[in-house]
Amino acid sequence: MTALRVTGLTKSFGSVRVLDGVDLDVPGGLTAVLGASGCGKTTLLRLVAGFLEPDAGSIRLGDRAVSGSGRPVPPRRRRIGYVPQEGALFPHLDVAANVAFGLASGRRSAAARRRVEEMLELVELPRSAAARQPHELSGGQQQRVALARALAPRPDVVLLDEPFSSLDAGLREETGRAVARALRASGATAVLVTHDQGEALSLADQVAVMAAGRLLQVASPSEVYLNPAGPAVASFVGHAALVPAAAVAGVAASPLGPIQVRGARDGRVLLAVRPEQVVVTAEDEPGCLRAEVLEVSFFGHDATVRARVVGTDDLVDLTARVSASGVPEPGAQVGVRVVGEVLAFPEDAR
Ligand SMILES: Nc1ncnc2c1ncn2[C@@H]1O[C@H](COP(=O)(O)OP(=O)(O)OP(=O)(O)O)[C@@H](O)[C@H]1O
Repeated sequence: MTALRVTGLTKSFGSVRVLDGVDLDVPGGLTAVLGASGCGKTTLLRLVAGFLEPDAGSIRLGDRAVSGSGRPVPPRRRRIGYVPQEGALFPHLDVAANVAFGLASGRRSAAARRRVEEMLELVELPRSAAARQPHELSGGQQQRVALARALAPRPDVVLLDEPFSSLDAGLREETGRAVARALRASGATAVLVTHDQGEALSLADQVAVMAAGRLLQVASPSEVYLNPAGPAVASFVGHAALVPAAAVAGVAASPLGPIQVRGARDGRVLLAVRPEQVVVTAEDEPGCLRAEVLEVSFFGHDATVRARVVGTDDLVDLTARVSASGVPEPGAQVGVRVVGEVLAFPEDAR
């Protein structure tokens, strides 16, 4: 049975439609809702939690309709755990009391103490953390405690709203992996809202890509990356330069020259060129297009180079992923070449 099913969910604030007919099936496991700031992700979570009521559409949790047919089920009876962005812990309670907060058995019972121990182990915190105050923990540890508290009453579904956004890069990755392990071990179904594509692709079983209140694609991380539903998904997830072209029998005539394409019928298309398909070479290498380096982002393990192709009527900027050694300087003249088959979408696709 589907753990969470959202159908035709629509919500406006005043005259602004924030969610516009969202359909989402969460079979179990971890689903990431990935989208830019303001696209409606938090509103979707708040509707599922029951903090807001939809204007139209319905929400089912397992075999129960909780919104959209008859009287809505109040949040406390939805069997949902909620992990907000930060500052979620009660500052005046120690970790044990925070984790035990939602337990029916009362915070001080032997059953509650056992459950707190189990939960701390699940989120990979030492038993000694139980007696600490929240301010004595790092940001990552605090988010693990927030998850332990959400999981303690054995919810069917856990909702996590950008739970790692306040953490720095290293801690963010480590905490994300620990949280995903704990969620899997608990068996709870989870919906994680994030604007971070790396987080969504690396942690989730299913990724729902959202833009302007709609879901553009719901699929596995590899499917979303390798077979994006349209140019918007291709350029948002993993980045892609969109280049207009005309395709005939698997080859597109484009400002970059003839390009092998996949996925397009003959006609006007948009090519989605991934950074790993762009090779940067010396300016005078035969068969290359000449380009000027606009911007370089150095990441240590590798770098990305944004370069503008020169000598074409259309303005074409390509981004290349290059190894960390021998990164060109901004302003340098280089050669660029597109390798492999490039994704192509009909020109009017979204
Ligand atoms: N209670 C509210 N009243 C009016 N407008 C709201 C309310 N809640 C959200 N909005 C608006 O709805 C839009 C979507 O907000 P939402 O918080 O769902 O987006 P989001 O994708 O979670 O963004 P972020 O990642 O920045 O939190 C925004 O334009 C926001 O200003």
